[in-house]
Amino acid sequence: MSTAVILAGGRSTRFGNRDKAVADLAGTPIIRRVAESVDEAVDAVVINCRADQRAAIESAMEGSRTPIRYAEDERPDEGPVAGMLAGLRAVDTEYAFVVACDMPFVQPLLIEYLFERAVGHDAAVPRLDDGWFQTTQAVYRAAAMADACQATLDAGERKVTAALDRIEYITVGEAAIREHASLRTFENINTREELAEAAAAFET
Ligand SMILES: Nc1nc2c(ncn2[C@@H]2O[C@H](COP(=O)(O)OP(=O)(O)OP(=O)(O)O)[C@@H](O)[C@H]2O)c(=O)[nH]1
Ligand SMILES: [Mg+2]
Repeated sequence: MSTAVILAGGRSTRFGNRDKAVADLAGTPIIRRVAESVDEAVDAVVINCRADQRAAIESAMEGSRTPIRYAEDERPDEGPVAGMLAGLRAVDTEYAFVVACDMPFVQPLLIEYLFERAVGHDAAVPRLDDGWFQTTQAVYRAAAMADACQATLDAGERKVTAALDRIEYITVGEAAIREHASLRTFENINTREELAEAAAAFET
């Protein structure tokens, strides 16, 4: 059994202060696209958000076949590490796939592969040839990563990589990723322009 945690507690400042999680992407709210994609690979879906986002996200998910549990931030605006902490604490399976709400190209076959690779470790984290860790599209042992996130926040740190330093993880390289997904899986939407480009991809 496995879970997906969708992180949606950010302020979308580059998006013009409207919540990108619920923005329309070719007829469907972005977060709903993400939830319906990850649902193909997991047994349960948790959405992390602020309390004030909850009603709008629930309405974006209305009528979806994907059952959702919500994990609200204890305190808002503490960064993605705090979002992971809240989301992972709500997980009741050993492992969870964590994904940002603004990654509508996320691909279920890659998720399944990351779950396989994570077995026996605290996490399996994609790392592309550019050296970048894709921490918001990775599989974590939920309890271990939640503890690491708490320790990171307690130390006054905010980077997800600071939490990674506190667990035993493996990286999954670009070649292995390409066998299961196109690199577009990691594309995230920060601006209105990026939303328009993504919409063109979904409409064709
Ligand atoms: N819970 C929580 N999640 C966050 C926070 N900041 C960012 N995130 C989430 O982390 C992921 C990556 O963040 P960004 O791409 O920077 O999104 P964002 O912060 O909403 O957008 P910008 O304001 O433009 O940086 C997204 O899924 C966000 O929802 C936060 O303070 N709290
Ligand atoms: Mg941000």
